[in-house]
Amino acid sequence: MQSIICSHHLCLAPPPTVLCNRLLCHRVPSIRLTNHRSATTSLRLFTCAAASKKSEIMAAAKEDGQDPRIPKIASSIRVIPDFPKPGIMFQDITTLLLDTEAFKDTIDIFVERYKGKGISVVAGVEARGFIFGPPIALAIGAKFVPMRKPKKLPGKVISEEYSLEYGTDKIEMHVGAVEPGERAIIIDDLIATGGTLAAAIRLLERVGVKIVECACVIELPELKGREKLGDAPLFILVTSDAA
Ligand SMILES: O=P(O)(O)OC[C@H]1O[C@H](OP(=O)(O)OP(=O)(O)O)[C@H](O)[C@@H]1O
Ligand SMILES: Nc1ncnc2[nH]cnc12
Repeated sequence: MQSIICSHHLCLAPPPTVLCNRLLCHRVPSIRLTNHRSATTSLRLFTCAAASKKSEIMAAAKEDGQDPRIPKIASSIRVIPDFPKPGIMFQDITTLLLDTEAFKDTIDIFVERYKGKGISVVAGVEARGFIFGPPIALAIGAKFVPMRKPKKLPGKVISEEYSLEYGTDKIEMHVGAVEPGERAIIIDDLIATGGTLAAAIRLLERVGVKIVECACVIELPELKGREKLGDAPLFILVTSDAA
């Protein structure tokens, strides 16, 4: 097991095969309000082993022109091999949530990006989009619209099916939650195959909502999920090669 640099992690009782996430941290590109997919930003390799103290992480990030908050966010995400089934390297954001600074920085980066951009809808995908979406919605003055797993919403719904890295599923949204012409961002913790975000895009576009951007904390680029998003831009904080 590699050493885990974030002191908050010391409170955890990690399983024997917890890995330190090896992440490619993105520079934060400026928001594009046009309906074009954003190009992949330049990447910088950040290894947990190389930065044993927070000050070193910040210094390395500044030198490279990267948002200095991102390496800390990256290192707060735990990778669990073979969960929920063999072969899946599970990106566990619960350790990010335990790290108050990393969690706040994550929300702040999204808020800085979307505040004042005329966004009235933050759509969050169940379940982990429900963690990151609401604080962003409150901070930018938008409503939060939950996109739920089937048979959870009590009112009339519209639904979209999609396939996952490990299985198939469906998401639903209440009819009347959004109005045609509204401008939305879609928030989730992670994009893998892109099936979930693509279904969320289809749901919102069916009712005439403009997708300004999809935003995730983590991308698994090997799974090429962003190719499923059509013209909707994708903004991510960290890229993991542990797909
Ligand atoms: O890009 P994709 O291949 O569609 O995968 C990404 C989705 O998978 C995970 O959720 P999951 O479906 O496991 O549901 P959960 O959050 O309820 O555990 C993750 O939180 C994303 O929503
Ligand atoms: N590797 C992964 N880690 C966490 N959530 C996921 N959803 C789909 N693939 C995932």
